Amino acid sequence: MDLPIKSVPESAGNSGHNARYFIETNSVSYELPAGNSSHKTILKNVTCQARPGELLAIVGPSGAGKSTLLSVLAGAIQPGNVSGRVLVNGREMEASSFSRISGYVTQDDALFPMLTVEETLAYSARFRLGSTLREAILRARALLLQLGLVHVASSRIGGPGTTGISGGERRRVSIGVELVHNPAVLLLDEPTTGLDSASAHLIVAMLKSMAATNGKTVIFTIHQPGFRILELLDRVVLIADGVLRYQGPLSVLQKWLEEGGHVIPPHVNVLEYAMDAMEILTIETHMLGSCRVPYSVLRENREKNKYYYANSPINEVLILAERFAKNMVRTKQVFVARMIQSAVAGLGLGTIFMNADNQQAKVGFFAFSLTFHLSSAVEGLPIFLQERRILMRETSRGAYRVTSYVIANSLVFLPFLFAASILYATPVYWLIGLRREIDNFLFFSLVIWLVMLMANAFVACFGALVPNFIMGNSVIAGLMGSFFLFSGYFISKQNIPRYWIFMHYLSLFKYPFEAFLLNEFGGEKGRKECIQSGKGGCHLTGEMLLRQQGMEESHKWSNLGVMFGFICVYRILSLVILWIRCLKIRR
Ligand SMILES: Nc1ncnc2c1ncn2[C@@H]1O[C@H](COP(=O)(O)OP(=O)(O)OP(=O)(O)O)[C@@H](O)[C@H]1O
Repeated sequence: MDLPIKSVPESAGNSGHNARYFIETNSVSYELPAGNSSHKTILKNVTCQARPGELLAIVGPSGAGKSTLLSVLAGAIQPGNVSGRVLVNGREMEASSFSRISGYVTQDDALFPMLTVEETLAYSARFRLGSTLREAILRARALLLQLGLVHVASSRIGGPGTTGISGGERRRVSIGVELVHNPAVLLLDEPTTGLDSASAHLIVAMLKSMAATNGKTVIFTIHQPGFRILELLDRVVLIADGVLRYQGPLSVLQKWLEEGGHVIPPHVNVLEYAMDAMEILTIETHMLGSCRVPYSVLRENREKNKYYYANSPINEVLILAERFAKNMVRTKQVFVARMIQSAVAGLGLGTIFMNADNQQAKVGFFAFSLTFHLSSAVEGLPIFLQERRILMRETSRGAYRVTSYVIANSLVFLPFLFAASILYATPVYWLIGLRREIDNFLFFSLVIWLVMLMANAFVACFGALVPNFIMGNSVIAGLMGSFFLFSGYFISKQNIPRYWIFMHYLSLFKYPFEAFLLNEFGGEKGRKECIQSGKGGCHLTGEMLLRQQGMEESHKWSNLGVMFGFICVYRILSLVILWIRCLKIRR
């Protein structure tokens, strides 16, 4: 990643280079979906236009409906509750194809905290442009220059609990991620919020230059622009309480106000004045009829941006796997902590159980071992939720990206959990003195690996389903608890009431537990092993134990088969859930 910055091309995107887009809303109203506690109309008959080559600001007081109007213009709102029309070059907007020629920067930044600024932009380029690593880095470098981010190129993004770049820099990275394919339309929700006036001015000046020099249609929302920002705006859309109050150039607004007898104090800018006086003003909407760009000029650009996939399925999986692995390895709480935990648990449990002369203690060890591994998988939940949030933001191609993600995610966990299982199994197995044969040791390690993968797939599935961490944590903990209860360890299968027996078969605990018992007490030698002895000799042999558990006919490899089946089922379920979530994404 150390290419010379001076070799960067000015622009390397592939979408909408010279394309020009005229976007308009026609009497658009938006009502909150039914069932919402505060059922209300947020936009009321808004008719406005955004034109190519111009910088348009949507302004208005807090809660006026600016972000809602922007998301309507971005095609991000479910059509059910929107009435009126949104047109792109005179045609009804089709959200999925519009997303390919536009970039939409929402208010909250969805970035991986552990990636550097340059990596973030380069991954975005690889996904969107299907470019090689070198091209992607060149594109990232171009954006770093354009966004003034060269000085933080190799800094991590950071986030809650981790240090990183400043808020303004993060906003610029979010803009960069959406600029990577050089979209012809750029929509930004509050790109200057939380920035000092110099940084805010820098961002708006950059947007202005993109509109003016590349003919892009640039629309952004802003609360209270300062004097210097106002000078950069071509037109404003002023809304209050969901109603359009004015649209047009600021010079016209000022003229109207002055002609209406208003005196704007020198320290107050014209927009601030108009916003303050909005309740008492009735400003006629300036409709710009003569300024409309003729559709015939724009039509030629329509066919240019066909639906396409930037990468082949294999490439997409590889890029996602690389990004996921990087993110995970750098998240110390997940990666390093898990490795240390496995090694310490292996050594710790080994030394605790090593002197137990009673074979019964081994059964206790198997049960505890599973409890430990199954319950510790929940540690991965935050990373699944973080991935899901960013994935949903990136996923304009629905099922395609989600499928690649689930495959990539599963692949990354294979070696990671394999290492963790070896770190755990090796010390614990030999310290406790389980069966000395090497194939029994290998089988034990394989069970541990599959237990980790199974628990991981289970958490991935609920990570796709649940709305947030708290809910996820409690659902997973509750289900794991019931899996232990119905495993056959606390209450044998024969004693579980018939109407609860399905839980026994669904228990993630049952199959590895049986596999452990069969590995240790199965076979010729194991069946004769004395597990519990007393005054009258041996009270419990391996064979008796297996019979007690209803396992005389069971085969240890078939238990592994069921565990593999569980892994597949939970992974497929997580895929389906993510697909369904994607259906709700319009752009
Ligand atoms: N999902 C929702 N549930 C309840 N109220 C909502 C929802 N979405 C928007 N609103 C309400 O609609 C109104 C307009 O919201 P919107 O975010 O568009 O305003 P805004 O002008 O962008 O505000 P701000 O400048 O504070 O971000 C607000 O009163 C907001 O509380």
